[in-house]
Amino acid sequence: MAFPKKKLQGLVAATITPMTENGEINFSVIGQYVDYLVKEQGVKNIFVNGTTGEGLSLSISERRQVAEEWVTKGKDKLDQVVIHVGALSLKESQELAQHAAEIGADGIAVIAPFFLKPWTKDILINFLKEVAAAAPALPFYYYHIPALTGVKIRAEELLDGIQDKIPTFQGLKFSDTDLLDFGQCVDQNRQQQFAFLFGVDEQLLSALVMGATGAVGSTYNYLGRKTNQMLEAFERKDLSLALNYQFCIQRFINFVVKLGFGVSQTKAIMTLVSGIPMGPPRLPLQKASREFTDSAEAKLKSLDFLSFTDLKDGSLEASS
Ligand SMILES: CC(=O)N[C@H](C=O)[C@@H](O)[C@H](O)[C@H](O)CO
Ligand SMILES: CC(=O)C(=O)O
Repeated sequence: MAFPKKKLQGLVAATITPMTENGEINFSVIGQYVDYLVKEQGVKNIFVNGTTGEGLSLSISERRQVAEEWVTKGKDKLDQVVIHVGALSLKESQELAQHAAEIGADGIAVIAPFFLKPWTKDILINFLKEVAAAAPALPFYYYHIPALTGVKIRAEELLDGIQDKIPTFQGLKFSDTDLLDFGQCVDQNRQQQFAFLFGVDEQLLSALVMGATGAVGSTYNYLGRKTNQMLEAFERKDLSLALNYQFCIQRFINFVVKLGFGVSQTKAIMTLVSGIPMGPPRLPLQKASREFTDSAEAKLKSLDFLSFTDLKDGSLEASS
């Protein structure tokens, strides 16, 4: 199927859903958040209501409102707004898909249903197909995140012949560390114009080598500029500089992973770096501790991630 839209590429920030201290969605900062991503991070694509956005912890009505607010505030500023519409209920997923089309989103993404699970590739395809059909004019992306869904059907198998079943299929968001599976997705679909979006930020460079055409992730909210520098170095075939950037990003992610890193901590870091209040997460998540935020801040400072000036090669080598 031919779409008027150009292919989704480059960095895509998985948006946080800002909340007030009372746990309500704080719509009032979304306009500011869009400007921050574009101007301070050089990130012009977003992925809304996914893992980072606590999409599965929001009500259907909240998901609709959040999607609408991002599309409205992103108009003429963002390149593409992809809405995650996955849900356990096929009906809800279809409702969200149709809504995404109505509000003018640029694409929809769906995870595998993760309570009553599809056990075979064909069953999963049938589920995805029913959702995609509710938005027949929107590019469709499969969001592969086996560690969270528990659905371990390999992406490479899923992609085999997928466009025959789902004509709007346009790409894959691959949030797993299995680079054999990812590489084979790329290798076996070379003749297609699919977007191969990698979702493990600390390993993006390896995925670029395997043919990733872009990346969706939580850290692009605040490390977008650094990661863009890595992408540029990779484009110029300056692999050693690209690796310096990746290692620098890894030093930060490795540090926070050891402290315990997830959506709550992403909210705290983004608040710190952007100055925009992201608020606490919603239960079952717990707010990041003060100790976490203080340690993360010290690490960001030591890596020079809190200023927007470029790291000199020397300081890249020196920081640890
Ligand atoms: C599980 C999860 O949230 N993965 C995110 C996107 O898929 C990533 O952006 C990670 O947050 C990031 O790679 C840090 O581990
Ligand atoms: C990281 C990502 O893609 C998500 O939050 O869904």
